[in-house]
Amino acid sequence: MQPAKIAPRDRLIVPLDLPGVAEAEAMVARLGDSVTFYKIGYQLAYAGGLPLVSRLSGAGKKVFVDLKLHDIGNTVARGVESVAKLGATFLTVHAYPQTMKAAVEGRAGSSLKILAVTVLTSYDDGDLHAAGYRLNVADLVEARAQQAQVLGVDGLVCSPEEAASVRKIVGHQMNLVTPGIRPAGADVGDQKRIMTPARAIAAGADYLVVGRPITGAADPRAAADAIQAEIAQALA
Ligand SMILES: O=c1ccn([C@@H]2O[C@H](COP(=O)(O)O)[C@@H](O)[C@H]2O)c(=O)[nH]1
Repeated sequence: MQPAKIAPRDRLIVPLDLPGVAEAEAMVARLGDSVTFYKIGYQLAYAGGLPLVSRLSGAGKKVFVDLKLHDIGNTVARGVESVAKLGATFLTVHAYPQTMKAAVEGRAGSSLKILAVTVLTSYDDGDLHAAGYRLNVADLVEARAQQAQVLGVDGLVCSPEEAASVRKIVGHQMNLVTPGIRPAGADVGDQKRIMTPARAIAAGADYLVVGRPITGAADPRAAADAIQAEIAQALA
């Protein structure tokens, strides 16, 4: 089954990784109608940013709450129930079976979609081995994608490097959301598994998360517009 078509403009998700609500609101104002989808993660959520979820969704934007939950099942399920009341579109949990099962239970009856984070895009094989894993990145991402699908998770966070192989496993039933996006020549920062926007779309990503190349740019709106144009061209 093919998924509902996503408009090119709605495929860009901009993380509001900023120190406070005032800075986040100023960034949203600067980006204007160029950006329709925002992400709220640790930095803003722990600085009083969660009320922005309902404010942004009330203003017609979509919001991805990137809290990467991981705890005992009951705590995850109850936490997801609370997030579901905020009006977010996506919420992340780590891709551990107990956690994913509990998150799917917690979002029942709501419109919230659960995304399972397979392997962080700042990790390479060496980082996984240092953390005690025997599998390499590609194999762990694939194993977790299969588990997530069986457990009824709505989508996956992976790097664009794995998008094509994950798409083969999960088909078009699950949303593939890819951070680790860098326009040609952009500073890579702490990301290790990266692609350009055009290549990520060609690899099968549904949504691209692009933060610092936009929010750290001298002209964030121009940076977002350039990425939107690259996405649209890759889909044409
Ligand atoms: O594997 C992951 C999961 C989440 N992220 C988040 O995406 C953005 C990326 O920001 P950039 O500035 O474009 O690097 C950030 O909020 C991360 O927390 C990720 O990078 N990788």
